[in-house]
Amino acid sequence: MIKLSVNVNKIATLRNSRGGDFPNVVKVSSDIQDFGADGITIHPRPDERHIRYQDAYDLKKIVTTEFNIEGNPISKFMEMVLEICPTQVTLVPDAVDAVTSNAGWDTIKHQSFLKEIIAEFKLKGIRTSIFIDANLNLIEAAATTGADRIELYTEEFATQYGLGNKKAIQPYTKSAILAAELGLGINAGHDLSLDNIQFFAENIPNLSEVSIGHALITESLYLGLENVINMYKYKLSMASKQ
Ligand SMILES: CC(=O)[C@@H](O)[C@H](O)COP(=O)(O)O
Ligand SMILES: NCC(=O)COP(=O)(O)O
Repeated sequence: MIKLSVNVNKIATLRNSRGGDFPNVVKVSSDIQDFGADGITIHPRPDERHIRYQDAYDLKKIVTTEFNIEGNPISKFMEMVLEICPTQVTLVPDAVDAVTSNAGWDTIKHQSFLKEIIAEFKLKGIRTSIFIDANLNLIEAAATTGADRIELYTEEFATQYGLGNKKAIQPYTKSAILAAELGLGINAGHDLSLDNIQFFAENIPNLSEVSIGHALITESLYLGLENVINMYKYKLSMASKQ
């Protein structure tokens, strides 16, 4: 069974927008696990605009499923991950000012850097994954770094699939086949959603895990709206009766 790791960045975005602690990231993450998710993913960014480094420490205490921390391995990030020892670290080459992740690693150019830091995480028993485009040359190079897994960067697939171009899956399928041949596990993420997840999963052999945040939280809002509006209407109608 393919694992679903829920990215809770957007819960932290909502919390931070009011400066308080509502919604509480730890409580929501705990509930997400109770509702059946197989893991919690966070992607703290250097400006801590959503997930704060402290959230990572707080979450470590309650995550009973798989804890996946994503990010660019700058020294502050490295120190935090090595201290927390999550189940998995996913290395993402984000620019500091990136709105969201917008590229996978150039594993050819950064091969020796990746090798070095992956070795550090391995010493601590942390599973390592490299965020990567569906490109066979880059996947071959990824296999030489010692990484346990790759995370296929799925934005291009999601965009094309939304436009009706189902052939956009092909490079991902080929990448997954090669990755498995090279002994790499396969994760995937970015812009996966209720619309595209089944088709994606059906066409990616050996897929171990998907991490989903933006669409999943948005869909949860939509699917919950009717229910919550009716709950408010009920409360207001009760108050009017008094
Ligand atoms: C690596 C990846 O695709 C996700 O972590 C995504 O970038 C979420 O980050 P934001 O929530 O900051 O957009
Ligand atoms: N690794 C991808 C992730 O955690 C969530 O990406 P998105 O669903 O927010 O695009």
